[in-house]
Amino acid sequence: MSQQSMKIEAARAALEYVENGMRLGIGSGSTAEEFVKLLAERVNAGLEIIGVPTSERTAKLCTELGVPLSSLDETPQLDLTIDGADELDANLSLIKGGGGALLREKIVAFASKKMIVIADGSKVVEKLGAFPLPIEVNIFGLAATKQAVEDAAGKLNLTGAIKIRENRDGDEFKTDGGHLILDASFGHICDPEALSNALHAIPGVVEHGLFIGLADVAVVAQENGVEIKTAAL
Ligand SMILES: O=C[C@H](O)[C@H](O)[C@H](O)COP(=O)(O)O
Repeated sequence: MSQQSMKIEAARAALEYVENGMRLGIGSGSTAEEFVKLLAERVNAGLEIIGVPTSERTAKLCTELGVPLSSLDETPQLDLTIDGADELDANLSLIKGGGGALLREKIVAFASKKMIVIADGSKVVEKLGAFPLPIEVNIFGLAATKQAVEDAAGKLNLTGAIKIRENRDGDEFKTDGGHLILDASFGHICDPEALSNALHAIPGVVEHGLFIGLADVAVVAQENGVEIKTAAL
């Protein structure tokens, strides 16, 4: 099965968790987009949900396909969020933000009673960190913030390149919130919680892509079928 087919299978299996009348957080990225397409089919067949998108891109796709949307201001409490991930471990700790949507994704997941992660098997890791950790930062004081991130990580014995994310045309990548992203290639992160706390202590850091204690269930599509994971701890 291709990786694309696995994304579709994970999205299809996650759709089973969606019930009529739900207030639904809708994730971002290629796996979440497969979910949106399947969700739209169900909506057009009569399923009634209201969605809160986690990015402008997801909002556009939902609108094009007829998925009704609300905002988190109008609908501040959600029943379920379904979203992709760049990496997930056995505790269902995640790295997210490969597409730069981590801030809105985290706000939406936090506002939800439950979060389900959808992924193909390649996203499952023993230790987080092979995927560079996205860190969303304010433009003001960028060099100082980058230095502070390096110092904080160094105290946790995490070293490695920290790069300012660029678009394909070489310009700085800007998030939906108008911030920049630092991609930190720390390698294996032995203590994600300690790193999360250290990053949150830096004023220029808006948010980071470590999602700890947010995901309740992971729907992971493997070659031989879909596996439902719950946190090991
Ligand atoms: O910012 C992007 C999001 O966190 C995505 O959910 C994540 O990057 C996974 O995306 P994909 O399903 O395309 O691998």
